[in-house]
Amino acid sequence: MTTVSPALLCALPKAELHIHIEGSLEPELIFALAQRNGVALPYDSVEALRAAYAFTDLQSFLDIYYAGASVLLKEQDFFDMAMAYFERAAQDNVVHAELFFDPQTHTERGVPIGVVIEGLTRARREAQARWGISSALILCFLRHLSQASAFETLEAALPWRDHFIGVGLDSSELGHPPEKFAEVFARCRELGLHVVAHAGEEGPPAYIWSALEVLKVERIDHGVRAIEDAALMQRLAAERVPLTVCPLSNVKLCVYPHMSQHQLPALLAAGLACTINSDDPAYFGGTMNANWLATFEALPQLGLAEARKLALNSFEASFVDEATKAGWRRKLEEVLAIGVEVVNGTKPG
Ligand SMILES: Nc1ncnc2[nH]cnc12
Ligand SMILES: [Zn+2]
Repeated sequence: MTTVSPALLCALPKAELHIHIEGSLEPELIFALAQRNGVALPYDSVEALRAAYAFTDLQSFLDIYYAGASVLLKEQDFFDMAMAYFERAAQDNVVHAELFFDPQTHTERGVPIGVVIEGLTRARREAQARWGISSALILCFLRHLSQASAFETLEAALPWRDHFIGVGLDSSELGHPPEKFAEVFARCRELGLHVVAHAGEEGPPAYIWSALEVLKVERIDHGVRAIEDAALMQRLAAERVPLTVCPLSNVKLCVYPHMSQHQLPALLAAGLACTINSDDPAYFGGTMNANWLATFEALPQLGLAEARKLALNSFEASFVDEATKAGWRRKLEEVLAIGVEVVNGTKPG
């Protein structure tokens, strides 16, 4: 049992830095969009689709994730998908979200990249106006495709350069090490884009090293296999390289057999700047707060100090200005102060 009240965990302001927007597509919305767009699905009901969400590894998930994304065709589809995400994120007290999107998943099906970016951008603006949630886009290259395809995607996206703040690297990790994308990441850095990459989810610590040294990433997405390499742990801690950890994802994709075996407490104790994120919430059993609750529930080593640290790390690791971060920190301390008084019985709940 967690020592921190679930209500307090849910109330904490937090930033979400690892969410694939295509992974927020709930089965109900997949079916609604399939019908709206006349797309045939290989499942005859929402229940049948949900029943297929029994993954054995990353690839078994990706096959279904790309099938789900095939219903996205129009600007309105991307808008609707992102609005559904933002509404749930706002309920979870996410104050800021940096969204990954996978243009190649859509351009390969003939959807123009502008349709993708403009739908997501309209949703970002509407979410800011409606729920006060700030956000940014990070364009991800699919690592199972070639570096030439990544370059083409970058070129195609450049007319919308001011709509995204950075690039990332996702999809099938094993056999596709970061160094495969050395030149395109160098070009992105020259363009002033932030750079992040998935590494050490299924792949070995060597992939985290090359993400740092070859791609020169500012954050590592997942990174949990760093625990296997003491020198790497020291480097990540000394440089405060953030890890965007996704606990429910790691359990669903069998990186850990059970949440109680998750290495987040050890990573935090070693001084790594870990954050909690949902990855693909529609597929892995929940949004930000579901991740926070499941993690604290299964890992009694995590208490109030770690909750505060995880929220602070999410602010520190985000790509926003210092004044905005300071505002979020003040808000966090206010919520913590009220929450602790409620738990101690000095304030009515
Ligand atoms: N967890 C994950 N790892 C790699 N690529 C992804 N694309 C969507 N989710 C992903
Ligand atoms: Zn991911």
